[in-house]
Amino acid sequence: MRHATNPEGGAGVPALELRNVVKRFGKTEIIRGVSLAVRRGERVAVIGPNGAGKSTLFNLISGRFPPSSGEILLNGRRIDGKRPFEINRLGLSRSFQITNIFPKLSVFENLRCGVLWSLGYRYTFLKFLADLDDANERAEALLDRIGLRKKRDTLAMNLTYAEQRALEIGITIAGGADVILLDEPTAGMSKSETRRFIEFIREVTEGRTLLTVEHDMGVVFGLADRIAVVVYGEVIAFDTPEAVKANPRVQEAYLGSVLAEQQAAEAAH
Ligand SMILES: Nc1ncnc2c1ncn2[C@@H]1O[C@H](COP(=O)(O)OP(=O)(O)OP(=O)(O)O)[C@@H](O)[C@H]1O
Repeated sequence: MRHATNPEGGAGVPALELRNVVKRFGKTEIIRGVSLAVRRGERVAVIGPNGAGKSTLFNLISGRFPPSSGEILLNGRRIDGKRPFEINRLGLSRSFQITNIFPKLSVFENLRCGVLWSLGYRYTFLKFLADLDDANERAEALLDRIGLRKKRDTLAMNLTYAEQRALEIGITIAGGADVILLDEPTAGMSKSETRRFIEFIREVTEGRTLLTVEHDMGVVFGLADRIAVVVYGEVIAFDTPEAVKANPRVQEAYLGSVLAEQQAAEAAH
């Protein structure tokens, strides 16, 4: 694995840790003291009502915004205040960080761009040549991993929607990051596509730490080892799916109404 983990970061060190993180926009406190420790190899879904601060939390972790206060650690190493590409090279990759897909490049070329970008390719011709073999090899291996071998030379714009989402995840994992952030990975998919895609995500992120922001409760309960419930800028629960479902505070603040809505929608079909 390319990404060096902190030499101090032993087995017990969380893959990702937030310590009393606060984010203010102007005078408004949007994230209000979030502490969270995600274990290595764990799959965590972040859920909560609209406007609760889930995307902001992802933006803080991936370095898009610095926190107003508090600390964020990746494998025991401080990353708050670092820039997105630096955090990426320390081993954290976010699904849309590489502006998704290049529509006019083939699947293979998209993957190769993801690899080269993660290698820290700096547009020097000699470095490019030296890296190219390695990048080609890794992009080839990714084609199999994401199930798009047969679409190797297809332009990304000609893929189905689900295939494009798979490619996006391929690009996200291209650099071998061990912590992966996915923002609503199944958004826009049908129920059966979603079910298949959950399996796909499980497979391609095997052995890595995964954080997703998710609205679809089917995805949440099918994928997550633990669920973090964000309400009004605070994590009000962080526990197993069963415990979160049974938590009266979560029921009251969020889940009760969401599950009722989903049941009503299913009954209407
Ligand atoms: N750059 C910004 N400047 C000012 N306010 C912001 C900024 N980004 C987010 N906010 C505010 O922070 C709050 C939380 O937004 P955020 O997008 O993080 O919520 P969310 O939980 O991801 O919501 P959704 O589920 O609707 O995507 C909202 O009130 C939003 O208007």
